Amino acid sequence: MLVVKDVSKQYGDFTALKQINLEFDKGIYGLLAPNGAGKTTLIKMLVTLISPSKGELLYNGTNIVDLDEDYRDILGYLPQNFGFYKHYSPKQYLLYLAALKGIDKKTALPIIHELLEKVALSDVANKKMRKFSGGMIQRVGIAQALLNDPKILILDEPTAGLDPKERARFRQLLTGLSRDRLIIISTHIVSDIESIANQVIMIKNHEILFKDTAQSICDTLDGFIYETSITNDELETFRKNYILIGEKQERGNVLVRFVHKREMDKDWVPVLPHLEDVFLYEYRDNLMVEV
Ligand SMILES: Nc1ncnc2c1ncn2[C@@H]1O[C@H](COP(=O)(O)OP(=O)(O)OP(=O)(O)O)[C@@H](O)[C@H]1O
Repeated sequence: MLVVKDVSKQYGDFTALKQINLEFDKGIYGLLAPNGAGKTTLIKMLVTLISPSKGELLYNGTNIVDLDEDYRDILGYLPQNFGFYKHYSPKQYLLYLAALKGIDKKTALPIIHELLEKVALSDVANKKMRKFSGGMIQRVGIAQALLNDPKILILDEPTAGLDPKERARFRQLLTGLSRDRLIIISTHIVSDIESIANQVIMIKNHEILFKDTAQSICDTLDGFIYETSITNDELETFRKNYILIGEKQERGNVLVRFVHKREMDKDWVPVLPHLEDVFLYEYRDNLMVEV
């Protein structure tokens, strides 16, 4: 089990993360927060690229820094911007990385063959990556992270720049990979993890806001989300009085979706909360510009 114990991270005077406590077992954990919330900071500590200012990270009770090589042997990591050589084919690239990891060519070849099959890149195994789509490159990234058949797979924003179809494919791939390992995936896109994560971790104000199933997180807004149709003229006032989390033009009117925790109006329709609603509600101050 991987444990984050009372971890804080300072960059000079700036506190990026404060008193983080987390436990990871097998399955998919989605680390969900807007950009700048500290996801990469947490991930870099989990892969020992940076050290916590306070607290410790433990794997089966031992500090991961002390485990050193033993920890890296069970770790697969896909950084936010992973460096690949576009003049290499996936096969050449993976052979090169295998060599760096001390795996000889004879052992590496069947592993690479199997991995490329797993990430559906067998038919382009010998093609230069120059012309690959973002999704194909990310799948090469996953393949390189899986070279040592890691027990822990950590992916930092792996779907950035992917189109919805590639995202869906990526989710399928991760579900298949999660059977016997721990996968931690960071993202600011709710749909990346909503349906596949066993646990969702949300960070707010440098602390853990939620660590729970998507359903339980949704339940925090149960009974507080409504939809109603208003005129375009009413929209401005509505925006001022309620916390809007969605608006859609519909037959000349606006269908608004909003959070309200007091008495409801008879024209409003109560709706079931989605994880996206919680995300937009909790991060409404951070997202003003982005949404
Ligand atoms: N080396 C550093 N020195 C100073 N501040 C940093 C450093 N690295 C990150 N930060 C700050 O810490 C905060 C968290 O950054 P982090 O990269 O962990 O966020 P994130 O949630 O991963 O966002 P993104 O998806 O944009 O990477 C940000 O305000 C960032 O500016």
